[in-house]
Amino acid sequence: MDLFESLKNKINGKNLTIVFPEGEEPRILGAAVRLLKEKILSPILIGDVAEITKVAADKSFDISGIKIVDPKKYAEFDTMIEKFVEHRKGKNTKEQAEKMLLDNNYFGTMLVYLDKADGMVSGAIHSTGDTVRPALQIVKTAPGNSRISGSFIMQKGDERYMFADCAININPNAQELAEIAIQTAEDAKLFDIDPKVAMLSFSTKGSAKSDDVTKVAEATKIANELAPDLPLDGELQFDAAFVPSVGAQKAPGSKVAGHANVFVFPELQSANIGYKIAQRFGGFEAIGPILQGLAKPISDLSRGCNEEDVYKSAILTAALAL
Ligand SMILES: CC(C)(COP(=O)(O)OP(=O)(O)OC[C@H]1O[C@@H](n2cnc3c(N)ncnc32)[C@H](O)[C@@H]1OP(=O)(O)O)[C@@H](O)C(=O)NCCC(=O)NCCS
Ligand SMILES: CC(=O)OP(=O)(O)O
Repeated sequence: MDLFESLKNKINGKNLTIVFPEGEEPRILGAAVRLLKEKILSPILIGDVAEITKVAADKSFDISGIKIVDPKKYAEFDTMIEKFVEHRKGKNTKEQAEKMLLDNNYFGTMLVYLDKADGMVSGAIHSTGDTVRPALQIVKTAPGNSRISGSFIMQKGDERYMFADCAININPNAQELAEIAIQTAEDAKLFDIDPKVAMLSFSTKGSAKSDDVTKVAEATKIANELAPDLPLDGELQFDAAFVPSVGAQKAPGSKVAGHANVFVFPELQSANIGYKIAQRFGGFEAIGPILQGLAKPISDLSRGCNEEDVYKSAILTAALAL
């Protein structure tokens, strides 16, 4: 079954709420209208009511039935400030909190933290840093995770893969890279992928020597110790990881080489560039970034997203809330 049909079946009838801090953005509005009309979930739009109404009218969107919350007029704003200051344990003053919570991403994240929404989708007009920083500061990591990372589902026809970390950790060390690999393998299972994890490099099994290669080899060792039953191998070049004949030639005997479906990049530059090349040259649909290791589901978007990407990200985020 199509991944999104299966995710919709999972969330159907659960009346989950997803908050969209970019309520005035047409791609967000269009997706929210569709999600409500198809009775998939209840969207909450954050923004100025008059502005959202105007954008909806311009685009002929029927927004009746969609809840809109304006932080400036939110009846429980003072309580939210108090809870934020208490939760931040001295890291932010009351004055700072008031200013921060007038930012739609902080406000939306607090709604999720306070269980007033099941999840959040943002990032169509905000950078990843501005979208995820509130989540890192407020929602924080789920038990058993020391880092938050960002993966993409890459799919085209019957092909479905995971790429990580394409969004958060700029230059993870070996321990962090091992954790990213294990998080991504766990998420892969949620999206009906039986994970075979390749730890990517420009070297395969010692074919090149450098500190960068050593980091990936060490991460492979750590991940294999942490998750001995997970098929995971490295360091592998992309061709050795993906093409069976090249995998057999460059990494004979590997359980993963030539058959990998979860690709862990050594650092953020190659990961972010790599997913965008697969998306824009390769014609793969890129769904994400999915934030992994967070205590509650909050999803970022690429600013290059379209309405369909927002719609799918919301469904996926709602499914992660279950
Ligand atoms: C994610 C990012 C914005 C965080 O940077 P930052 O805001 O400077 O982070 P800081 O070091 O100031 O930390 C802010 C908070 O987040 C937490 N944090 C930062 N990175 C984290 C991570 N990977 N996992 C968990 N928590 C993290 C810190 O512990 C800190 O919490 P505290 O305020 O309670 O002490 C930064 O790593 C970044 O810019 N990454 C790249 C984003 C990007 O451009 N991606 C490409 C497009 S998708
Ligand atoms: C994930 C990502 O690259 O986001 P953006 O395109 O908004 O920078």
